[in-house]
Parts: sequence; structure tokens; C-alpha cells
Amino acid sequence: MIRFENVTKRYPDGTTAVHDLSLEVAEGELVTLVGPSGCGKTTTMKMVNRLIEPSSGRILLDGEDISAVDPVELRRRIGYVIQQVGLFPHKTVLENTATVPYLLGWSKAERRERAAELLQLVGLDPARYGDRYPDQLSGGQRQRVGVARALAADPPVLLMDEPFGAVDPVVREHLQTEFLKLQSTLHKTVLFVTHDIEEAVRLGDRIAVYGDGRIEQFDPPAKVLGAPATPYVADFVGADRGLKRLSVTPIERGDLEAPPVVHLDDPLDKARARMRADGARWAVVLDDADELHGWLSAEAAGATGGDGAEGATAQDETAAPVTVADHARRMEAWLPLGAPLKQAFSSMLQHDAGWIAVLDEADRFVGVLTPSRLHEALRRSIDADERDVSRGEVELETVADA
Ligand SMILES: Nc1ncnc2c1ncn2[C@@H]1O[C@H](COP(=O)(O)OP(=O)(O)OP(=O)(O)O)[C@@H](O)[C@H]1O
Repeated sequence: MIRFENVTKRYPDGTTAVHDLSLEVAEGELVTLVGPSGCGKTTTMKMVNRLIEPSSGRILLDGEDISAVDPVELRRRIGYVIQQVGLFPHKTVLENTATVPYLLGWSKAERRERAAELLQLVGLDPARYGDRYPDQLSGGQRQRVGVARALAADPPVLLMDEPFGAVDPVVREHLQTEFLKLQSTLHKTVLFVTHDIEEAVRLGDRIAVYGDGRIEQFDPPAKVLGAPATPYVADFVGADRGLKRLSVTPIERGDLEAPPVVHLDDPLDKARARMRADGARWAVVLDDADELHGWLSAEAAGATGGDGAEGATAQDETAAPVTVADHARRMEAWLPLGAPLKQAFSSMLQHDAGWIAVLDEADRFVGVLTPSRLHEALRRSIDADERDVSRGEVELETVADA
């Protein structure tokens, strides 16, 4: 969708901001350009909407060389969001949002309707905020208006230059989450500039790591974190890249452990025998709809001592048989397959649990993730990226040796 072919930009004073750049952003893809200040990110971006002209090379938009397209017409096809939002101070939020529809000659009613719809989309109630002026909004709200304005004419391409750079970290994370949600329905082709590697990793389908006007690595986030292509990239992503990787590595079936599974209405004797046979310290308990109920410890089941019906299971011959339900504990915490490992880790800490249950799309129990399995999953995914294979193809022995 956006294709750079050997693009170089040299400024009149001799500064070469971009060297021989070739890069392609696929339709519907979000590519983050990340790198330190002055490495040429903004120059790259501004060449796409012809605010800056390349010195050599060409840029194609949907197969068309943009140097042949009238810049004004070009910019209507490209939404542009910048850090200093650039809202018109004397225009209301609704008017600001409707800037492009106004330029396109839409009627007043159409403009207002579209602007209200967009404000709603970015989480601002048009009835409450529509008639305010920009200085009556918080920084985060202004950024939202900036995004709404860029989307107004429904352009296929969005250029975003540090759009969330001017707000505090909490608001920033919130805006990122909302933007990801929006993007998952809009599927715009997005080039997103940031100097923050966390943001690049969180948002990008792929990340282009810039070093002094050149791309050092262009890969999906997990690969940039797991297998930095150069010492420069390794240094840029930071020593804690293993930790950052947790947020982009999903839980897969192959990561899970399979503890004994018992049902609420199973006789406790049967559960005990099962746990003994497996040498398990606990079993997962499912209800009669096969949904996760919780867990049963070997101790509570009386499976830790010698043989015989000891401890919790001692029972009167005449009483109703003791079932798993009598000794099972509830376990509320679970995660779906595909959730990031970071969420599993955080959930284990939050619930002070040594494992976390994982369910499939139909809420069926598939296995549990333990801290050691989590570590293995992380090791395996790093190994897989280094060798360019899938995680399932990495032998556990490799992990143990690592
Ligand atoms: N108009 C200009 N004339 C001369 N040099 C320029 C001009 N604009 C930018 N540069 C230089 O080009 C290089 C790249 O600048 P650019 O703004 O693209 O970097 P950046 O990665 O976006 O940085 P930042 O994150 O600080 O915005 C810098 O060395 C900058 O000083």
C-alpha cells in the first residue's frame, strides 16, 4: 500500500536525513517507525504526504507514484495526526473534527453528523464536548480530537507522528489501547512514528527500527525483541527486552501442562486414586458442564499420606459418599489461549497462584500454565525467532540447555 523505493532525502545544508530507504507497508498493516531523536523518522513520514520531497527514489501509494499526484488531492487520501495536535483554537471540537469534510464541500448537516459519529468513535461524547473549544479539553481529549479529525474523510492511510507523545503515561496507555481497538475494526494502513520502543512494540504489526537514516531491522515486535538484528537494535530495545517480550508472546497449547482433571461429582476416593497414580499435588476440578470450577489439593483429598481413607475423607458408612465438591476450592482466575504471557504472569502474582488455567475459544479447559512453563515458552519463542521456525518446532532440550 505504501512503498518506498530507494528513497533518499538530503537537506540543502547537506544533512542526509534518510539514506536509500526501501520499505513496504501492506494494506491494513500498522508499521511503527522507532528510533532516537533526529534519526529521520519525521522526514520519512512527511515524504508520504509530500510535505517534504525526496531527493531521489520514489514512493508509491497503492501502486501510484505520488510525485505525479497533486499534493492537495494526495493529502485528502491520507489522515495525518501529529503530537501538537494543531487544532484551530477558535473553532469548536465539532468544527475542528469536520475540517476535511468542510474542505471537501460537504453540507453543514453532513459535516456535523460525520463529526459527531467520529467523536463518539474516539470516546468523546459529542453532546458534551462538541461545542467546546480546544483549550477547554485535557491533553488526552485533544489527542482524541486529532485522531477523529484525521479519520473524518475515511482515508485508507493514516500517518501518525508521535500522536500520543504529549500526554502522561497513564493517559497514553489508555489512548494506545483505544487506538488498537479502533484499528482492529478500521484496518487502516498506518505509519506510526514514535521514539518509545514500548509503544512501538505494543502497537506495531511490524517495527522499523531506525538508526541514523537507515533501517537497522524491520520485523514483527517479537522478533525485534527476541532476535535483534544488530548490536544497535539490541542496545535500543534495552536490556529488559525479555520482559518486554512477555507482552507480545501469546500462550499456545504446547506451553501448557496437563494436571489430573476431576469432576465435582466424582467420588473423592476416585480423585484421590487418580492423583496418587500421577503423583500430583493438585487436580483441576471441572463442573458437570465441563467448565472450570477450581482445584483440589492432594492434601484435601487425603492423597498425601499412606493408603486407606485417612484425613479429610474419613466418613461414616451411612452418610452420603464424599465427592470432590466437598473439598474443591474455587479458582476464578483463568486466561484464554492467545493471551500474552505477561497477563499470565501478572495473574499469577495477583492471585498468588502457582498456576493459571487456560481455556479455549469455547471456554473449555485446555491446560495450565505454571511459572516454569512460562519460562520455557519464553525461551522457546526466543529460540524460534532466532532460527526462524515456529515455537512448536523448538525442542524442549534446546531450552533446557540454553
Ligand atoms: N529542514 C531541515 N533542514 C536541514 N536538516 C533537517 C531539516 N529537517 C530535519 N533535518 C535534520 O534531519 C535529521 C532527521 O530529522 P527528523 O526530524 O526526520 O528526525 P526524527 O527522527 O523525526 O527526530 P525527532 O524524534 O527528534 O522528531 C536531523 O538530523 C535533523 O536535524
